Amino acid sequence: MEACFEYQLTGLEQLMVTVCEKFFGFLAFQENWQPVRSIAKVFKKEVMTLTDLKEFIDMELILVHAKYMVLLMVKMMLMSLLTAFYRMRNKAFTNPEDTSSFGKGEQAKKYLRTDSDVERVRRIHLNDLENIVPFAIIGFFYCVSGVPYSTALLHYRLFFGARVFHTIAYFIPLPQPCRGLSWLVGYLVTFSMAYRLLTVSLSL
Ligand SMILES: N[C@@H](CCC(=O)N[C@@H](CS)C(=O)NCC(=O)O)C(=O)O
Repeated sequence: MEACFEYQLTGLEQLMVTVCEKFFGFLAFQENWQPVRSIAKVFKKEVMTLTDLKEFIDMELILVHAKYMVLLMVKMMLMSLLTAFYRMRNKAFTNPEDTSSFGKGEQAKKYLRTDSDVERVRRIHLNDLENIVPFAIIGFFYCVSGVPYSTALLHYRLFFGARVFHTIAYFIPLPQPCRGLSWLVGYLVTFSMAYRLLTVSLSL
């Protein structure tokens, strides 16, 4: 007997699908909204329909963006683990309750201190937050802005490489300007996407 597989959506996925359908459906009929007017211009149409919008949006590119975003988010989350590791290894804590297992009173107080390894990893984490979050948000709008697949892929790959290199350069640490340059590459990639969105896609 031939097996028949049917993909079963979880409740959360179903909710997301419904929200997306409602959202894009909503956008499709807001023909006065500037981004939809811009997309309509590309299609040389007066009014955008939901079908037009689906044609315009490259689903494969959304998945590519999701892949790089998830990889970078996981990389960023690993910084928390690394911070915890260095806190335990170097016995450097910021909250009194964290030191209670090392003794009481004055004995525990000496573990309430800053440590250079912990601080370095915390700075990497903070720098990730400053750069990866804007990339994730701007990158999403970029991939649904009708940009060519290869151009978007180049942006995502460059940003990913730059951020991984930034972490390595900061962690080891490599001599400057290694870290500075890798940060600049990532920053320029996000800026390039923002620039296109503001000037070409949204016609601001
Ligand atoms: N918040 C950053 C803004 C500028 C930036 O991100 N610079 C890069 C290249 S020098 C960097 O790695 N900064 C070190 C850091 O954020 O800890 C800073 O304070 O330095």
